[in-house]
Amino acid sequence: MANEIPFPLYHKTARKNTIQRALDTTLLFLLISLLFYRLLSLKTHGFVWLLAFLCESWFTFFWFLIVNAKWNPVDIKTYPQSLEPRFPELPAVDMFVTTADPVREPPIMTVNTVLSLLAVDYPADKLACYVSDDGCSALTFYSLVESSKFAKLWVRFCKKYKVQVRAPFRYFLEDPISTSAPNLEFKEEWEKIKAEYEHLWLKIKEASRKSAPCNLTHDLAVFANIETSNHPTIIKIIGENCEEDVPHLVYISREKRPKYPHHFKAGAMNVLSRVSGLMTNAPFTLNVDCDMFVNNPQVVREALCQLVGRESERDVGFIQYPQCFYNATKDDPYGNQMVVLMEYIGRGLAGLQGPPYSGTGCFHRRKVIYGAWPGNAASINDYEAMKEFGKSEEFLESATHALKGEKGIRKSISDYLEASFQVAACDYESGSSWGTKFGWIYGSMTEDVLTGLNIHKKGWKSNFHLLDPPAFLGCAPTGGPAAMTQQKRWATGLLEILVSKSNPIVFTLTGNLQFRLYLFYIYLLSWGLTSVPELCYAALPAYCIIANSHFLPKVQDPAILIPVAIFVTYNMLTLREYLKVDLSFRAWWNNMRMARITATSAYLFGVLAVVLKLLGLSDTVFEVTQKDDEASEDEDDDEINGTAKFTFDESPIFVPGTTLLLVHLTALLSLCLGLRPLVHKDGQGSGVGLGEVLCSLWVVLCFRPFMKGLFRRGKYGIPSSTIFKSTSLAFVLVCLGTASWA
Ligand SMILES: O=c1ccn([C@@H]2O[C@H](COP(=O)(O)OP(=O)(O)O[C@H]3O[C@H](CO)[C@@H](O)[C@H](O)[C@H]3O)[C@@H](O)[C@H]2O)c(=O)[nH]1
Ligand SMILES: [Mn+2]
Repeated sequence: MANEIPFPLYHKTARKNTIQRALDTTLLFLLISLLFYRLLSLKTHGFVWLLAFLCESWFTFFWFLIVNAKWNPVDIKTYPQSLEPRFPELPAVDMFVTTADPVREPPIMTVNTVLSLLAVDYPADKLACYVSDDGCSALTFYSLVESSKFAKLWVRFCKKYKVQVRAPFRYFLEDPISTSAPNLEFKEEWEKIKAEYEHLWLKIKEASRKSAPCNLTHDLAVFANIETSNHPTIIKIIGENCEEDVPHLVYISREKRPKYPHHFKAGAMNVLSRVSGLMTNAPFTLNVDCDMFVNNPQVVREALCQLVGRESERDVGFIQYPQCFYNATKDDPYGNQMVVLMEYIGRGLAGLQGPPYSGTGCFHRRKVIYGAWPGNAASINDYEAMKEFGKSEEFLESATHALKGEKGIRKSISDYLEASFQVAACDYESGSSWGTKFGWIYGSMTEDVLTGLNIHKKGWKSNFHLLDPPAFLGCAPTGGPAAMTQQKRWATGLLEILVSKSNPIVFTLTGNLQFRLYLFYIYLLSWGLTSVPELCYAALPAYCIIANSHFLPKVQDPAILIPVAIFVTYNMLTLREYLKVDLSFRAWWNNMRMARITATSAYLFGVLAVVLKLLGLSDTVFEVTQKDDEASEDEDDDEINGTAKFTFDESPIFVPGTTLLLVHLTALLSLCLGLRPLVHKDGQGSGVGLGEVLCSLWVVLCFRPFMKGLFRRGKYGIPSSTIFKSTSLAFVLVCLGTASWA
């Protein structure tokens, strides 16, 4: 009946972006002109010209792909107030949280994420929260048990007073009592809840200080003598929603054995899908990383508006919310807050088939996870081989219900415990299609993008939904090493997809992937590859100075206007994008220079990791990002001033950047000392031009954090071993450069 009501629960409207399109195309036109100019004059110039041409061809191609992604931005408007009138019986939603390491991911963080999910503005009996712990940590389990006691008070309090931020560690940062004059009852309750939370916080803090959170007896006995990478399944129902107004809470630590690859987060997500399929089998799922709490309690209703409703809305497979961060350092010094990326590319993709799946803050249709195709339930009959789902009869039954959109008869969740242990075992997937045809797909460190691509290939759409206030807030890596590790993993994972046996470039053209989204995937998957042209191009000016050559037209050549125009347009255009979303000039600059730094270091190592994997020399590993506990406790003055110092460690990842900088410094120094002929002494074609010198200065400016790092000590300084390696490398490179001159 509900299907017959004509008005939709959400609207997509195109955004006007004439100026942006004009600027974007101007730049594209200029880039192409430069390529033509290079081609026409290739004969009179040597190797340097050719290298510049190759790099610029790649940049032009990339720019075309970016323009394609940004071209059709949309706004999404939802009508959550109409949801209940149309669907008096709201659908159930299963919520997944993954955590993997109690040290890098402090349990108090996971607890806050879980509390925010439990307190979301939605009927509690329709929700269930499943926590996967790949760390198999007694501390995490203990923290969850303790917090489930607090959850009863917390959920009631949030719903009664319509609290916005439902993660207590953020909520209690502000004091509503001193800022406004609320009623007495609120004041009393607020103080009581705050004290309760502080008590919980203390208990967890205390427990994390000890080697074991408390005596490993009773419920904790199973954790005694456990090895993180070799242990049986542990599943505990921490809270069962019976008479309380709190959703179910289930703890899962899947079985791990050294013999069986566990596939990192993708493996964990598949276990979560199966256990929840048995226990509650909600038609929709939400998954977040352990550091990502609900910041907008309406988010479930908001997402459902896009998932239920008219027939035409039913081919939306998942709703992706942007990654926003609560610990965002002012002006984005590590260039990883991705605000502009979300605003322009995210919105643009929502105007196409939809954004990629980015791993957290995403609502899926359960049947999409099970590999269903868009369209009607009819396609279920295509599932001739139900054994693809694995050997559990009970799971098969639940999956059939999910695929057909039926509810089935539900027992109490504890009745499914035994079957849950079966589907969480590490040999369960043997002979099944989990991780290959459906579920979270294995084989990439960015399992999210691979999984999303697999869904898009079937023709499912997705939506990108920017909410105000933001739907979820997570924790962005701070500091050089953590930021680089994350970017390296992304570059690795994306390249792994590019070179995988189902190489999307070849195979997706035949599928149901929209051509323009296909172009976007090519862009995304090649992120790591940009490192090569970026590094070559960044080295060119220094090479030219040292080898007494030039890669840009001379100042007196009118053709110099093309690269100048490119430089000006590109910077204006990107700056405009930042200013338009209320970001500062400084944030723009930080992102520009971090893009250069990341490309020439983290991405380069991503490429290396994939090459080593292809050669069979080493396998790729998911390195979990270090998350800072609470708001960083030891904030130093610099961070408050918004000029956070870049941090370094011994990792080789900092070698290319340091080398590049040293080479440029050497080149510039040799100019100053007059060792190199300055600006075309001979008045002829050869000799260093002004362009090369300015470019070299620009590179040094981009690598200023490294420059400072050369002179600083401790975590703010580049370790002397790195400086030593880089100096040796730079020496060799400079010698090679001078050799070609002599
Ligand atoms: O073996 C593992 C490794 C990781 N995780 C979880 O995966 C999530 C993401 O890990 P994190 O270290 O925070 O990586 P990020 O780079 O911050 O994550 C981004 O990138 C990942 C892909 O590289 C996506 O999976 C994430 O959703 C996305 O937020 C966390 O909840 C982890 O607990 C596991 O459950 N098992
Ligand atoms: Mn993360």
